[in-house]
Amino acid sequence: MTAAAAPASTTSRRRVAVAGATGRMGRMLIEAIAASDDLVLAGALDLPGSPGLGQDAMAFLGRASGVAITDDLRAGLGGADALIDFTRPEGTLAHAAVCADAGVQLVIGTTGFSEAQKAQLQALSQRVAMVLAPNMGVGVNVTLKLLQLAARSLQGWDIEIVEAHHKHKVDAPSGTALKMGEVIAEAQGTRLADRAVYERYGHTGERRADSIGFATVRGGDIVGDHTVLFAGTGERVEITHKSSSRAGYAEGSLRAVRFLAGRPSGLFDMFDVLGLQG
Ligand SMILES: NC(=O)C1=CN([C@@H]2O[C@H](COP(=O)(O)OP(=O)(O)OC[C@H]3O[C@@H](n4cnc5c(N)ncnc54)[C@H](OP(=O)(O)O)[C@@H]3O)[C@@H](O)[C@H]2O)C=CC1
Ligand SMILES: O=C(O)C1=N[C@H](C(=O)O)C[C@H](O)C1
Repeated sequence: MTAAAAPASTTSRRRVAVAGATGRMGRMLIEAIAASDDLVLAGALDLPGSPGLGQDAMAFLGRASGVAITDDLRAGLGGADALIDFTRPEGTLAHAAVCADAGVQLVIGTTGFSEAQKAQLQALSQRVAMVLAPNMGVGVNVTLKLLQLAARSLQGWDIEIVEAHHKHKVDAPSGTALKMGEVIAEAQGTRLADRAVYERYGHTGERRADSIGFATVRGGDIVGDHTVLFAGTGERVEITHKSSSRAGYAEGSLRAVRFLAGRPSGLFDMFDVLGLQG
């Protein structure tokens, strides 16, 4: 017989702050923290001018957390152990610099970073531990492993990545689509930068043999669909993942917060968190 695990006492819970607290993901994260036994909301951040400033961060759930949404970064970190950040690249970088000074760990879901911005995060991770992943969902990360296998076995096949998201998404292709391209290129001993084709229009000429093409769809409330097409001669393989809820992104983020406990520094991804490396 197994005994049910007792909920962690309030004092031993990991204290988590959320940036972008009124955003689509910010709210999912706050709801997931509220439902967890081992985490507690310690701070909630949003931009100056956000209509949510000053309100209780759980007001949208009809609950009182005692944590007011603030645009004061240091106050918003509220003695947190970790900050979960799903905002925009420039916001995440500003938050990460303060977190590195304050010793607050980071779970970063933001997408759309430039290579230079990724390098800045890498440098900050020498001072504080962080998980950075364009998709926190378990299913997507298992899909990445399937893509590794397919890419190794289907050398020479034409590869196209198609993604679809809601009309509010501001970056393209999605961070997940780019990660899929990177994983495939690496599995084939190449670099995505040497193979990616992001646009086609007009007289394009024939398809370049080793290219990895990207196509982007935006509309309505699509949460996130990704399909990778491996097109060979006389046959095709399609690997598809579809999200119908943001809850999986939030749950994965909380797993990342737990994974970071006790790690002083370093840059990790969801393969590390989920034990999928190798
Ligand atoms: N890794 C993953 O699993 C996932 C990643 N994402 C990524 O997370 C990010 C956020 O997505 P989503 O929640 O849908 O977006 P939203 O636009 O709904 O929310 C973004 C939040 O961040 C705030 N914000 C915007 N700019 C800044 C800034 N410069 N500094 C600080 N805060 C800022 C917004 O404030 P305001 O509303 O006042 O502008 C808002 O509260 C995107 O990059 C998206 O691609 C999304 C889902 C899953
Ligand atoms: O903006 C979104 O919504 C999403 N963004 C991430 C991405 O760019 O890959 C993850 C997910 O697809 C949802």
